[in-house]
Amino acid sequence: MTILVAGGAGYIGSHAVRQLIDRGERVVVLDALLTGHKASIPEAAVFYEGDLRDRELVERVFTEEDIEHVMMFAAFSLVGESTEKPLAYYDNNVHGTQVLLEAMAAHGVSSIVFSSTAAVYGEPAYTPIEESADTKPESPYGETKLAMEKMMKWCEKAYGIRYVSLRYFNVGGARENGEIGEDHNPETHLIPIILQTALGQREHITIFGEDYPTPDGTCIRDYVHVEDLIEAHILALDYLKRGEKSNVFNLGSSAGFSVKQMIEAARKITGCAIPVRVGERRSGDPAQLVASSNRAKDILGWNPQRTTIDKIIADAWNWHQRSPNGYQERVER
Ligand SMILES: NC(=O)c1ccc[n+]([C@@H]2O[C@H](COP(=O)([O-])OP(=O)(O)OC[C@H]3O[C@@H](n4cnc5c(N)ncnc54)[C@H](O)[C@@H]3O)[C@@H](O)[C@H]2O)c1
Ligand SMILES: O=c1ccn([C@@H]2O[C@H](COP(=O)(O)OP(=O)(O)O[C@H]3O[C@H](CO)[C@@H](O)[C@H](O)[C@H]3O)[C@@H](O)[C@H]2O)c(=O)[nH]1
Repeated sequence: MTILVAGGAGYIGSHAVRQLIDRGERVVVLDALLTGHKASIPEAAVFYEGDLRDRELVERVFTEEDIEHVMMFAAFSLVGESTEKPLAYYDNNVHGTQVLLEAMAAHGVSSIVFSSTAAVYGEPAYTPIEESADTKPESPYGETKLAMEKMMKWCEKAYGIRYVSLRYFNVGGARENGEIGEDHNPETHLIPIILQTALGQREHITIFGEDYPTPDGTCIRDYVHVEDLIEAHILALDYLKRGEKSNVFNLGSSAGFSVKQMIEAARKITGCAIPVRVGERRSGDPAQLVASSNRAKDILGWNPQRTTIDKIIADAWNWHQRSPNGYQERVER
């Protein structure tokens, strides 16, 4: 059995590739290296470098490889950037998913585990957010992810493609041995920016607003360890293999941490000062996003063991110390 991992050279996808290989699965990675890294892909995976929007290439992958299941990570995924380049987000995210689903339908591949996001909810009416909450995205990014979820819903009716859509909250951490981790350029995510500041690669971190209606005035997010997140993908794959029906699950910790709390935790773990400045709010940022992940626990049997702030930051710190310039200095496969 072969699993296609679309976007498997990216931060989260590369962790999926490793865990699937650890489990003895045959893995094919399709990635255009738009934001991912060839050096993150292990020898044991078959790698096709190319774009999901390239119909001929995607058709070739499905013809040459015995694909039975798909994990779909490939997307543009920055809330702020999406407000500046909405059409690029529609093109890559919606069109890319369309081409993938066309190939799945044509080749009779009938299950997909899909990366969705808390951004589909927009500013929540209540927390913790349950899957039944209203979906009112406040960014083009969230809109495209919701459109992708809806596309899968209609493809299930028309072509019998069952899906599990996993709505991640904020993903952090790295593989425990530090061989892979988060490396975006430019980096926009909170945890790597905090740790780059700890390493002295940045003079300070700017807190985007301290006038939010939260106890310390900074935004609250729900952080999940990337390795726990991938375990949920594997449980979702098993769920689909058992023939269960399509479903949507939140993946978070059910606990919220403010930006200031994250910086304080990182100071404790790294022993570094981590200078801070306070800046303006970043557009599109809800004050608070915290998940209820009870559905994933009850139905998938998800039991996240590494999802504490200390463990997430410690594993990310291990990666950043081992690879201060990310994959830049790595030998390519
Ligand atoms: N990082 C988070 O906190 C977070 C939270 C919620 C959801 N997500 C979702 O998880 C997924 C992975 O996120 P990530 O942080 O690993 O991002 P990433 O940018 O590190 O990885 C995305 C990968 O997909 C590839 N890709 C993008 N478009 C492609 C295309 N058209 N064809 C082929 N390859 C393409 C990129 O080259 C990259 O390797 C995304 O779909 C994102 O929306 C991430
Ligand atoms: O230099 C920085 C970077 C971030 N933040 C704040 O830190 C929080 C977390 O920001 P970031 O790490 O950029 O994540 P989000 O914007 O919350 O988005 C992530 O989490 C979402 C789900 O909650 C996903 O949909 C997105 O793909 C993923 O990038 C936010 O309040 C930011 O305003 C700062 O104050 N300073």
